[in-house]
Amino acid sequence: MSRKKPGVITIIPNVHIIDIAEEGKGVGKADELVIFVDKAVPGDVVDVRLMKKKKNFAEAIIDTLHEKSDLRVEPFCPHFGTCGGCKWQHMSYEAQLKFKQKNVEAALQRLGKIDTSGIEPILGSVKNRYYRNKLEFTFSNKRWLEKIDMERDEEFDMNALGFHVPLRFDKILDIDHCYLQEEPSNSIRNAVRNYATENNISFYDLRNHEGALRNLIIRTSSTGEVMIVVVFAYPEQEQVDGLMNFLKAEFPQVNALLYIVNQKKNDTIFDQEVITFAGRDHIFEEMDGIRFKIGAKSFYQTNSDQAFELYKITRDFADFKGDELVYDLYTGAGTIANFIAKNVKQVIGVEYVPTAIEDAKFNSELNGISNTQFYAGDMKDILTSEFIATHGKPDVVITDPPRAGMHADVVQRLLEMEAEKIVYVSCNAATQARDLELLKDKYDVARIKPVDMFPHTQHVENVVLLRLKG
Ligand SMILES: C[S@@+](CC[C@H](N)C(=O)[O-])C[C@H]1O[C@@H](n2cnc3c(N)ncnc32)[C@H](O)[C@@H]1O
Repeated sequence: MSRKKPGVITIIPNVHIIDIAEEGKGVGKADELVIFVDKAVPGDVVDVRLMKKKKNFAEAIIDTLHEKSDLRVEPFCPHFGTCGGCKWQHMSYEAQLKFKQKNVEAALQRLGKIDTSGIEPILGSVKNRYYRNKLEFTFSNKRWLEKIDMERDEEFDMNALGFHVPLRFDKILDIDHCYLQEEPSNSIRNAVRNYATENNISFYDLRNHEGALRNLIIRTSSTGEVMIVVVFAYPEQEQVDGLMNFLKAEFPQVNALLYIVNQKKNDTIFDQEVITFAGRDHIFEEMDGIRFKIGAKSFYQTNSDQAFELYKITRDFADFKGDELVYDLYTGAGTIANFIAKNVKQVIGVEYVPTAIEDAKFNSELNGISNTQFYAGDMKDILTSEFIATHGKPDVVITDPPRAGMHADVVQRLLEMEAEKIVYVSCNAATQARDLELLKDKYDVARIKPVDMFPHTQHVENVVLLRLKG
């Protein structure tokens, strides 16, 4: 079946791609071997080059594309194939939505033994380009060279400001135009790169931890506000002031011009001081007439328009009457809690990150919302029987955990609490299915609706309504 090219390469010819896996790769078969093929689309017929082979499955890349699937479209971004983002842009958006829905159904059926016959159609994203409100770019003095760079007969700059190349922590793909965030995002990034190059400010070396410029974070809000955060590796004040003054003059519309000096080896800014160079230390988002303060470290759903749709579905699934006590678990900056506050008697939000809880409280105050309470801590430690005795048994629980899903103790507490309804919002249908299976003794799945927050990626959000059995 396979022919081995001298030395190293194993090619399997004429593989028919029949499906797409949850991780986003095309799926084909050669005899009993299941092959996950990068960038292959159902309907393609390909020769594949094996990259890794286990007993029952293999991972491969396309060697030759013989027949193109009808679902293929021309990728719109020149960085497609190298950049780690937007990996599905070679498939029509309709096809992406179809496979996302199918993957949700497959996970719920396989891992949760859930009847998905009543699943509601996936909601596509309002925007499928320029839909993100936040991007983080990395500086590097080790630019990843694309084929086009190598073919150019000229010297090129090895500095890059862009995104990590998949599986390469030290190599950065220089980005000229990113289709994920609206202007002035591209203009700011390119202006920062040019200024730094012209003024000899060094780009970070991710291996040796040397160089001045580490990261650039740009936030844009639905209200038109803009935040720039430049992360430096050491406080060379003349360079810092030079770049920040340049940005202030070049982009006078920026509402929050901030910087951080991060001298640690790791990139996280959560333990670092944020310095306001000009303007405010935050911008505002707005949803359904509610304003949210967004600081440099705040969590906010990255697709603002689609977050609004997701929250409306959550509210619709809960079908509030007005007198409910609601627990909003994994509340982040209290966005869902504040969003639904006017529809219920009281909301209690619980979240791990203390600064997010501060934001949640601030946002309630900012909007004159007085029926919310927020608590910071690990869900499994906070959600105790004493907590429930103190705050009351909820009528509705909204839970929106991270990709890992809920801790088994939290699921157990939900079973003990016996809220009439649980609305489970998830960004990982596999862990959601696992949790739903654990809740099965007491809860029926009443509604299921996937929502696409991240076009051109394999990621998908899924909302499930559970009802307490009668
Ligand atoms: C998917 S986000 C949901 C955010 C929020 N519901 C929203 O829509 O903006 C998951 C949240 O769970 C929090 N989290 C993760 N592990 C946690 C834990 N063990 N206990 C409490 N919160 C946790 C994260 O900090 C994050 O804010």
